[in-house]
Amino acid sequence: MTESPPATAPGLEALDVHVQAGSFPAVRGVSVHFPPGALSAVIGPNGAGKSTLLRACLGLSRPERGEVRLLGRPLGQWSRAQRSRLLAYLAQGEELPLGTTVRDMVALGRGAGTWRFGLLPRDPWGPEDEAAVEGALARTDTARFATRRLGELSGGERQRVALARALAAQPRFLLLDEPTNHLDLAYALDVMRYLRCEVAGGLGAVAVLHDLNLAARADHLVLLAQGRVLASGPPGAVLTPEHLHAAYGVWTRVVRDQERLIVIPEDGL
Ligand SMILES: Nc1ncnc2c1ncn2[C@@H]1O[C@H](COP(=O)(O)OP(=O)(O)OP(=O)(O)O)[C@@H](O)[C@H]1O
Repeated sequence: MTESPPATAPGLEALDVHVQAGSFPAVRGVSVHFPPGALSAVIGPNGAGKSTLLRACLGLSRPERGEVRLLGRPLGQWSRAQRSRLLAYLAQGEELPLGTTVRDMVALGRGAGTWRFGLLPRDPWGPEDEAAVEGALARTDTARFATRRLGELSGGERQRVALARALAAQPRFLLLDEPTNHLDLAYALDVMRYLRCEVAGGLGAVAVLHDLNLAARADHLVLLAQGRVLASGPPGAVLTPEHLHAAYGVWTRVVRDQERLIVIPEDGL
C-alpha cells in the first residue's frame, strides 16, 4: 500500500453537505475529505446517496446546505474551465458513441471534439495533448486496439477506454461511479491496479464500489447509509461486522489475509 499524504493536505472536501434529490433528502449532512495522492472508496447499500454525493463533489448538483471545497477553495470560486481541468468523472452506464475510434474517444478527454468523419482536434492541439492521449492509452492497456471503433469492443474493453479518456484529461481528482460494474475479476483488478498507479503519481481517486473486497484495497473508505456517513477512515476501521450490519443489515465475518481484509457474508447460503 502506498503511503497516503496527510489528511490535512487540501483535497476535495464536502462540509456538512445536504442534497435533495427531487423531494428526497439523498445526502444529509455529509462531511468527508478525499485527499490527493490516495485511493478513496465510497461504499454503502443501494440508495445510500453515493452517486448523489459524487455529483455534488463534482458541482453537478447543488447542495441545499453545506459546501464543497476543492484544493481549499469553495467549488463555486473555480471557473467552469478550471473545474473541468481539475476534476474528471467516470459516470455510471454512460452510453459511448459506438462509431468513434478508441483513440478519438480518448482524445475527447483533452477537449477535442468529434465530427461525422472522425476527430476534430481542439485548437491548438499540441504535443502535450498527443502525449497525454498516448500515455492514457498505454497505462490502461488500450493502445493495442486504439484504431478500432467502440462498437467493436466488449463492454469491459469500453469501460477501460472510458477510464483512459478520463486519465487523458490529467485531472487532479478522478471520481468514478462503479467503475468495476460488469467487469470480470481480472478486469476489475486491472482497474484497481491502474488507479493505484495514477494515485502514486498524485491523483486523488474516489470510486463508488459495491464489492467490499475491492474496496478493502483502497486507502480510505467512506461508508454511507441513508444519506449519512456511518463510518470513515482506513479499511480496517470501517469494514467491521458492526458497521456493515448497521449499513446492510447483514452480518459478516471480516478476516485478515496477510495485509488484506476479506469480508465474508454470514448469510447461511
Ligand atoms: N431525482 C430523484 N428524485 C427522487 N429521488 C431520487 C432522485 N435521485 C435519487 N433519488 C433517491 O435518492 C437516494 C440516493 O440515490 P443515489 O443514486 O445517490 O444512491 P446510491 O447510493 O448511488 O445507490 P446505488 O448503489 O443503487 O446506485 C435513492 O433513494 C434514490 O431513490
